[in-house]
Amino acid sequence: MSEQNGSPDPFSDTSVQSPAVSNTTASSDRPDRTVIKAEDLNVYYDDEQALNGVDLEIPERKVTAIIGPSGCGKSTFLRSINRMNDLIESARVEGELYLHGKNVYDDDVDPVALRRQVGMVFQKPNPFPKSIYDNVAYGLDIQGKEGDYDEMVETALRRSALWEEVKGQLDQSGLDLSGGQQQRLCIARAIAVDPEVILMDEPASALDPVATSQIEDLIEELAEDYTVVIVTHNMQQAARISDKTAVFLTGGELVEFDDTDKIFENPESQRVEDYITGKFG
Ligand SMILES: Nc1ncnc2c1ncn2[C@@H]1O[C@H](COP(=O)(O)OP(=O)(O)OP(=O)(O)O)[C@@H](O)[C@H]1O
Repeated sequence: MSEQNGSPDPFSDTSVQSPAVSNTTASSDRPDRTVIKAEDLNVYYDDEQALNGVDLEIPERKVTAIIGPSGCGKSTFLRSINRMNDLIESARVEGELYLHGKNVYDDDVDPVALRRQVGMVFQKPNPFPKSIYDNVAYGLDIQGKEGDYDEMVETALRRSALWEEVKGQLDQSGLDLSGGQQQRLCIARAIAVDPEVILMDEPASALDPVATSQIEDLIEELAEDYTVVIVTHNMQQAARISDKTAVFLTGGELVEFDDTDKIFENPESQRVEDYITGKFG
């Protein structure tokens, strides 16, 4: 892992454009400004290599989809961003993963603080066995956040498109909600602590088509305020909701990264075309 002290800001190159746009600009119209940058990122589980020399720049306040066949390292990459791989004993990370030019693997980075800035939503909705209100307020409490909790809880539930459905039952258990509502509650919990990036690992794969469609609409809305990185097995979903798509293939290699339309309509790589058109994977 390289020392960042004294080295040039890796985001100061001319490809990074000014963020001087309003918050209400549609995510697809906004110029790219890099938030996350992986440089020669390698991840191993004991001797097995799960990511192989990944270089990738993820733009601010857009939806970036990570697609590829099973076992190609999608989840491993996602977990590298907020150091969830630290929790896996056999995992070892080499290379750099920058968040706003700061290597998150530097010794002075607190992984708990990092995970507040980079929240995560998992495949299976996992609300706490607490009330709807407490599920959202929990993170605020842990952080010792001051202010009007009722207002902050309402804001998070509104932003996760759940408020209208639950406003009369905030003291009921989060576990009594439907699967899709539980997932939106988990999204509300993640955004309550005001993250900058939201990582989503197949957030709709356990949901029915109606709940999936609601989550997809929500993800597109979230990109107005947050940088969203989503792992999905569902290529149609990636095509529908993402601005950028990264295609990982077997061996943990990032084969192509580009605008989603380009990846799905005219990819550079034959291997990506074969994958997209269902020839393998
Ligand atoms: N906790 C772990 N311990 C050991 N090996 C792991 C662990 N997690 C993942 N791996 C291995 O690393 C490789 C990449 O796994 P990863 O889960 O990142 O892939 P993926 O593309 O997300 O797969 P899927 O689409 O099936 O979820 C696989 O070979 C997997 O077996």
